[in-house]
Amino acid sequence: MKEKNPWHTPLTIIITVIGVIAIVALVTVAVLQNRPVPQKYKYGIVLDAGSSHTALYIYEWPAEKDNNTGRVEQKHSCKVKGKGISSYAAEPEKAGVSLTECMREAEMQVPSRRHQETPLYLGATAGMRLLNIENREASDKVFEAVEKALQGFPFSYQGARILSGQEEGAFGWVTVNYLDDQTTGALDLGGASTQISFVPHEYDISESPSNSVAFRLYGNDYNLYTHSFLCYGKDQVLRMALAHQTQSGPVTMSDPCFHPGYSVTRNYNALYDSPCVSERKPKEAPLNFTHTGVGNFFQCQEVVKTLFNFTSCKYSRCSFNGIFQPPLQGSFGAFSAYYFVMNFLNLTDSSIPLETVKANLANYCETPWNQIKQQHPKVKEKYLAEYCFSGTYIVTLLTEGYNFTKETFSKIKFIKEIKGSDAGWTLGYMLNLTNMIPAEAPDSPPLPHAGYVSIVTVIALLLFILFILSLRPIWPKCSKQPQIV
Ligand SMILES: Nc1ccn([C@@H]2O[C@H](COP(=O)(O)OP(=O)(O)OP(=O)(O)O)[C@@H](O)[C@H]2O)c(=O)n1
Ligand SMILES: [Ca+2]
Repeated sequence: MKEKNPWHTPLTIIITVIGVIAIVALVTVAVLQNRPVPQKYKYGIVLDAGSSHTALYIYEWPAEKDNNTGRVEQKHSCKVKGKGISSYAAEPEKAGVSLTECMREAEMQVPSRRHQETPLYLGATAGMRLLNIENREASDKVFEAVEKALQGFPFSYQGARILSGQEEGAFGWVTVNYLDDQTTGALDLGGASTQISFVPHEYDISESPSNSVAFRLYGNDYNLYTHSFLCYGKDQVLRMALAHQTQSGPVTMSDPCFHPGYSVTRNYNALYDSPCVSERKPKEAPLNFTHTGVGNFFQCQEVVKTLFNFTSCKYSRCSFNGIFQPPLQGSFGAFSAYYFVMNFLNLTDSSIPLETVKANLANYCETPWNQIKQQHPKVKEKYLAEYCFSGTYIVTLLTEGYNFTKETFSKIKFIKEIKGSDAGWTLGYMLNLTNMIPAEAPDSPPLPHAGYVSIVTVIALLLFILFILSLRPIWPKCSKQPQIV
C-alpha cells in the first residue's frame, strides 16, 4: 500500500495556507504603505542673459522638500534665437521680443496651476556690464524692455539685473558643488568675461577681501576664492588680440591664430567698438583691413601672452593683471566656452597630457582653412574660424594666466553638464535667491524602497519557517522504517 505523505494532514495544510496568506498580506501592506508617493513639483525659471546669447533654464524640485534638502534638477532649457540682449542697445524693444519664444515654451513646460508661484529671474553678465560702462542709458533701456516683456507672462517675476563678476564666479561654484559630490573648483569662460573660483588650501582672506566669498553647503563652511576677468571672455579677448596686432593700422594683417589661407575684410570701427579695446584704436586707420591667417600655435601663444600683464603684483602672488590668486587647489570643472572649444578640438579627455594638447593644437592651427571647412561643413564659419585662436587662448589662460602646470592640468574636467543640469551660474543663483542652498547634508532614508521590500520579504519568510519548525512537537509521526536488529 502507498504510504500516506505525513505533510498532507489537514492541520499542516491549514498552517501553510494561513502562513502564505500572512506573508502575502504583510509584504503587500509593507510595499503599499512605504511606496514612494507620486511627487508634486515646484518650479523656478532663470534667464542667463550672456554676452553672446540668452538661455532660459527651468528647474524643478519636489514640492514638499523645499526645506533645503530636495534635489533641484534642470527640467528644461531653451536657447534664445539671435544674439545677447546687450547687442540690442540701438533697438531695445527687440531685446524684450527676442525672449518671447523661450518664455512661451516655459509656459508649456511648467504646469499652469504652478505658473503664479513660479519665480522668474533674469541675470545679465559681462555683455551688459560692458554696455553699462559704455552707455548707461542704453543699458537701462534694454532692461526696461526686457522687464516689460517678462512681466507679460504669468510667472512670479522677481527682477532683471546685472550680476557682479564675483556673484557670477561664486554661483558657478555653488552649482558645480551642489551637483557634484566632491569639492570642485569652477572655471567659466564666456564671450566677454571669464571666472575662476576654488577653495584654496590655506587662504588668508585679508590679503584680498574682494576675492573672497563664504558659503555653507551640506554642513561645511567654505571660504571661496573667486575672480572674474572682464574682457577676458573669448570674443573680447579676440578683439584685444586683433587690436594688439593692428596698432599700426595696417591694410593687411597676418595672424598666427588663424588658419593659413584664411582671409576676411574687417572694419576698424566695428573691431574697436568695445570698452575692452576702444582706447587702443589707431589714430589714422583706414576703414577696413584684410585679416589673413598664418596658422602657428606658438606664435599665436606669444600674441595671447601680450594680453596678460605679469609685471605688477602687490600681493604675495598673482594670476595676471595684478589680481591676487592663492595656489591652485583640488580638481576643477571647466564649462561653457571651455567645453565648446575643447569638445570641438577633441581635447576634453583629462588623460591627454598638456604637451599633447599643445601638439594637437599646433597641428590643428597649421591646417589650411580650405581643408578645415571641408572637414566641418556643418559648423558655423564664424565659430570654425576661431577654434585655433580659442584653443590657444584657453591653454595660455590656464597655464600662463592661472598657473596650471602639466601635473595640475590633468585635474581639469571639461564639462557641459553634471547629472543632467548644465554647469553655469544660473542654478546657484536660483538656489541662493530661493534660500535653497542646502546648509546641511540631506537626510537620506536608511534604505532605498527596493531594499526595504526585500528585507521585509526575507524576514517574513524566515519567521514563517521558524513558526513551522516550532510546530514540530505536533508534527504527524513519520512511519519508521523497520529496523534490522
Ligand atoms: N557651440 C558653441 C557655442 C558657443 N560658442 C562660443 O562660446 C563663447 C561663449 O559662450 P557662452 O559661454 O554662452 O558666453 P556668454 O554667456 O554669452 O558670455 P558671458 O558669460 O561672457 O556673458 C561665445 O564666444 C560663443 O560664440 C562656441 O564656440 N561654440
Ligand atoms: Ca556666461
